Amino acid sequence: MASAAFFSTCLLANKNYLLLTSTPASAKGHINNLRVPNLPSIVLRTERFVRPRGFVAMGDEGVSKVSDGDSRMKIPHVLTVAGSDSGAGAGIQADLKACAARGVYCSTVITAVTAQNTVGVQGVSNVPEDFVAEQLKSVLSDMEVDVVKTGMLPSIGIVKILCKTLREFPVQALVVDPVMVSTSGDVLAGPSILSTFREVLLPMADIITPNLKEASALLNGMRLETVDDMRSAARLLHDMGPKNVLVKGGDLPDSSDAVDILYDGLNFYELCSPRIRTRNSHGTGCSLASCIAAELAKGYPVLSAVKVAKRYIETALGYSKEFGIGNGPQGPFDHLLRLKSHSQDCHRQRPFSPSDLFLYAVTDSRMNKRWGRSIADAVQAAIDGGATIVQLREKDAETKDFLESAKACLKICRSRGVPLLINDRVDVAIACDADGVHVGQSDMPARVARTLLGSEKIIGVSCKTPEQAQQAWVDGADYIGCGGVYPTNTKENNTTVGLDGLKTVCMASKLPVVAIGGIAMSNAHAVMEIGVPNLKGVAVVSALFDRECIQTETRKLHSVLLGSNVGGTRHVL
Ligand SMILES: Nc1ncnc2c1ncn2[C@@H]1O[C@H](COP(=O)(O)OP(=O)(O)O)[C@@H](O)[C@H]1O
Ligand SMILES: Cc1ncc(COP(=O)(O)O)c(N)n1
Ligand SMILES: [Mg+2]
Repeated sequence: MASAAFFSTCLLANKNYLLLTSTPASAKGHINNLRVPNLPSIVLRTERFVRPRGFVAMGDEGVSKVSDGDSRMKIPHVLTVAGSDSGAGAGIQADLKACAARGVYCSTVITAVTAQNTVGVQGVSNVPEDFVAEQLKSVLSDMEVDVVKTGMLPSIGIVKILCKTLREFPVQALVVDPVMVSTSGDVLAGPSILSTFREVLLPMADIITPNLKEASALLNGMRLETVDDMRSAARLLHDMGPKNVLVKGGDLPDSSDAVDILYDGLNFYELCSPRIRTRNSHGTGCSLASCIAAELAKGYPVLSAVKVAKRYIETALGYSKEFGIGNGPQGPFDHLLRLKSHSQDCHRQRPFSPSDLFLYAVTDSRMNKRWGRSIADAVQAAIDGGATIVQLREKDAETKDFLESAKACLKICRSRGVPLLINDRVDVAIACDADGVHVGQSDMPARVARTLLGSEKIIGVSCKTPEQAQQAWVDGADYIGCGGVYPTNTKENNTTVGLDGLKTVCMASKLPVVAIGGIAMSNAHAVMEIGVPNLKGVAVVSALFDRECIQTETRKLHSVLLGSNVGGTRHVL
């Protein structure tokens, strides 16, 4: 049976949460009764100590209880102690978005509220000091915070309260962004704060991230105009006690690169990235520090956290170059990296509609080879003939070639407002930002695909039985592909369900259904006449792509379908 000494040794050796979550139930009972009288002092003396999940009391009785929640999933957690920016480009709002983008939970202690936009800061109202203390206590006494990140700390009192609370509730790392002046030049923390920063806060920090103005202010107005100056500043700031110093060079004059200097007391690292030409750099400092905190919370060392954070800012600025919010000189950027693809599309992706399934064209690489055409040419012809959705089903293509073809097809589909789905290959769909995927019963489960693709992409599932159809709904699919309705050469060993099987599947589900398998001009009408409202169309391979003129065949099939009773109503385009 494990002893007190064993557990206290483990607690010190395992500066993470694994010890308890992997402890067998029998041993947990033992821990409940365990007394480790010297543990609290160990906790307080060990600077990098991570409070193990489940240890809810660290009073004089030592380890008093293991909470019931120790099997819950541990989520990396950053607490930001900063000011609110009403324009949401910097401050608390930037921190929340940066942490969300990096997949980390972020709680917030608000120190000040600013009236701020892309023009500048119009007003500042500090939160009363005792209320900052109350917020800190609320979060730190209840939630397992891994890393604290500070931004705007507008008064000496707030800095002191923060430092005192952090001694009471130690965390894994402290990231200090010594915010003093906004990018617009407005003062967020006056010079009177400098000595408290130097004497109290900086010595507790694992990393500080001053920009050029802030580094200069902390060093009594030292001139910082070159990368060499930044190195000297980093060394001098390191002497004030922080474990690492990152001097940010976003505002370095005449520099075509954005250069930051990291100094860990031993080595200098020059982190260089191309300077993005954009007005949308408001909030870069806050977001960089939050991203560093997020990576530290995940357990990465400082150097890799800083590298990831810098790459993140560079990518986000690149994505947001054209982002136009507000009329002032300093715009916000898009933390979630979602705008580039939208702004570059000629047609915005629209939500999925069941009527998209009306004439569903599924490509086949062997047929294209046989007829000597590229996938993109085949897709273009099908759309010209009236296909309403396209699926790329390239079973034998090399991934690299498939991705290139998918990108070419996506361009065509987007320009015509036709959704493009990828068969089976969720990775390819993500890589080319396709509109969705179609998965079979032995492919990646739809619910996993949904997690990977997010809520907006289209997911279709092949189903032959009512049970599979019900599962597709539960898994979050958007439509069902049901078949083979008729025998087909396109798919080996495929059992057919016939029109009866199709009807059974349709009736078992609320989802829209597209019929597939051996469907051609001759039988499409019969399929659509089975009279179930959620049968929305037919999916076709050979009848379009194994023919001399894809466009003509698609057009013919289109007119057959127009004459059918689709989804209980005559189809009107
Ligand atoms: N135009 C830009 N292109 C690429 N990176 C930039 C640009 N402007 C700032 N950065 C980077 O953003 C981060 C924040 O830097 P900086 O703007 O100097 O800080 P602050 O926002 O605190 O003034 C740094 O990593 C810096 O190199
Ligand atoms: C509330 C608040 N906190 C911090 C900043 C600094 O912004 P930047 O990251 O652009 O230096 C800001 N403008 N407002
Ligand atoms: Mg900046």
